[in-house]
Amino acid sequence: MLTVVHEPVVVQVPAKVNLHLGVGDPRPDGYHELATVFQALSLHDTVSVVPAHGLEVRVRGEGSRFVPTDNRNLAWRAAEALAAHVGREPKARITVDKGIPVAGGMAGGSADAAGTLVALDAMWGLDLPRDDLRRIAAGLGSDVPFILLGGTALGTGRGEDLTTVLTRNSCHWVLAFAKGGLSTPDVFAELDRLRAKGLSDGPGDDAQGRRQPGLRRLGSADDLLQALAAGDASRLGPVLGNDLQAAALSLRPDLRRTLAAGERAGALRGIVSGSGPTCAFLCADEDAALAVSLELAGEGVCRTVRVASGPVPGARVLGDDHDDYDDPEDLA
Ligand SMILES: C[C@@](CO)(OP(=O)(O)O)[C@H](O)COP(=O)(O)OP(=O)(O)OC[C@H]1O[C@@H](n2ccc(N)nc2=O)[C@H](O)[C@@H]1O
Ligand SMILES: Nc1ncnc2c1ncn2[C@@H]1O[C@H](COP(=O)(O)OP(=O)(O)O)[C@@H](O)[C@H]1O
Repeated sequence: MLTVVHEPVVVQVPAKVNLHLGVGDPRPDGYHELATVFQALSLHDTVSVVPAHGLEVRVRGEGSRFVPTDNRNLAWRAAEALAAHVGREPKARITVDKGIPVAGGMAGGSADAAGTLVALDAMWGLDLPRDDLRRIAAGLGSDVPFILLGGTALGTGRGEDLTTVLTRNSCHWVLAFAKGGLSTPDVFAELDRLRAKGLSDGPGDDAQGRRQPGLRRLGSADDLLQALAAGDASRLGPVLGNDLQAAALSLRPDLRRTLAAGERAGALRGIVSGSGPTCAFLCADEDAALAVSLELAGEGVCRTVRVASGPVPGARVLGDDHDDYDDPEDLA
């Protein structure tokens, strides 16, 4: 009997951090209008696909025990959405190797969805226009289109309408992974709750009733865009901003200690990444990032510390493996 060995198509997908995350009021559809500047970072998941008789998802690595492997997994949903788009059965074995923290505000699930779209597009020989992939991506989650695109981009709508932003020089980051995660809908709901208490333009109370600053809404991203164009990290630090940070800190007050420790260790600025609880620290250069990471790791204020830089490309096939195997009739 002939045994066909299939080389996997392997796609590398980046995490993201929001350099600016302005959150508007909730819309009738439950989403919030955003004005955000995403940056793709050199912290990756990889998504590998091979043909199979049905659909199967395996997850390994960072936080994998918290990730479902059934139709709740965004990679699974991406496979079904792509297959439906082209009118075929979603038959593939998808293996996700996680480096991006789960429920960490770094778009790990979105990365796996974007990676699956690119991997299956290659494996099934579809060669779909990028615009088709982008529309399918937007149906899977607000962050998925950005992970396809990568680089640095301004996102509006619920984050899916993207314009590439020109940047000079790399940004050097230290990432502090937290114990546990935060649910994105819970963080948006907490922001609505804090704002509904009439505290939208001044100091507010956190979940325990303690006074806290930071509910003032972010202004435009113009200063940030100028600092990115100038490529000057010291100008960038002061203009980083995240409207969700007050809500994340309200749900996880312990993150204040993490943010303070990173800045004490020499970071130009620490912010909560997206909906958190990962904290991202902008550093002056690669050496500074290494020094901050070593000091932060010794402070006991987070689970794990990583160094990363950005911007990096979006989801992309590694090598030319997808050209190496036949589309097997026996699995059609
Ligand atoms: C907050 C951000 C910032 O980039 O990412 P994370 O930090 O969680 O990774 C994103 O807006 C998250 O994007 P994503 O994780 O794709 O969220 P989705 O699946 O589209 O939505 C999950 C839920 O988040 C809330 N949501 C999301 C996006 C948005 N613009 N408004 C919202 O209110 C809604 O409650 C929605 O039901
Ligand atoms: N492939 C996946 N990787 C991680 N989480 C996933 C995945 N698919 C579904 N999820 C679910 O999505 C939730 C949010 O995960 P993630 O995308 O990592 O976080 P965030 O939205 O904070 O960036 C997780 O708690 C998990 O249950």
